[in-house]
Amino acid sequence: MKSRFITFEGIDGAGKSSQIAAVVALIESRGIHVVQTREPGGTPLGEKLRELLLHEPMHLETEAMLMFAARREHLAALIEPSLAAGKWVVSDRFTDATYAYQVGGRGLDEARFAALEQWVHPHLQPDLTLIFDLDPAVAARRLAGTGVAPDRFEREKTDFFERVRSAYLRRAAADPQRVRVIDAIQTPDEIRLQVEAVVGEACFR
Ligand SMILES: Nc1ncnc2c1ncn2[C@@H]1O[C@H](COP(=O)(O)OP(=O)(O)O)[C@@H](O)[C@H]1O
Ligand SMILES: Cc1cn([C@H]2C[C@H](O)[C@@H](COP(=O)(O)OP(=O)(O)O)O2)c(=O)[nH]c1=O
Repeated sequence: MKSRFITFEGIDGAGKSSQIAAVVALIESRGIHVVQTREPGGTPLGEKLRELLLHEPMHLETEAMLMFAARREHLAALIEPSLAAGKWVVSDRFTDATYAYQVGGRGLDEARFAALEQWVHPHLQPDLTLIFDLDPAVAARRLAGTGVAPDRFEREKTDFFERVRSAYLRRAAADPQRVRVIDAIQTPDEIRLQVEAVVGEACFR
């Protein structure tokens, strides 16, 4: 079976991390080798960049370029070799997050990102992207309930996450074949069923 690249997206607190393990288990139950990873991060250098991106104050364009720098390393060191070896790759975030957060949330110029995307991964797009869609007020309540100190992104206000959410929904509308929207207001079990149905239909049909 052809290797697949599956990405999970959504505003902070939408519940995607909680569902990734279930998808990895579903794929592995078919005897397929899965590499689970995340952005920013996924490599030793990428994890160092993640630490800076989540906690260090910086210019918004520095943030944007570090996201792509971490992604370049991630592609070269992990994503591309894994796919070439026939493994499936499941990533917690990829380039849709940059369009949602840096373009939608931060308001940077989209045209610049098309150029960076073309530079960093001209021939690769995820086969399937699941966007966890949730009202930012609900997501904020979920995050507050974790008791974990918020990072640079999680400290943003509701209107920032409204813009991120809208940008994600525009990505889904522009490419409905690749990008599927998961209604993340439901219970974890209901969401898992939705996610498994989408992955099953897109990847195992
Ligand atoms: N469907 C859900 N309903 C209620 N709470 C949820 C749901 N999914 C996740 N949570 C909780 O919300 C918090 C954020 O979930 P998480 O999966 O870490 O979100 P994300 O990775 O999208 O930021 C966690 O405390 C998690 O237990
Ligand atoms: C990949 C990526 C992430 N981000 C942000 C979104 C998240 O707030 C943060 C880290 O994502 P995430 O791994 O979802 O954090 P957590 O596990 O704590 O929920 O990085 C961007 O702004 N642009 C990007 O291109």
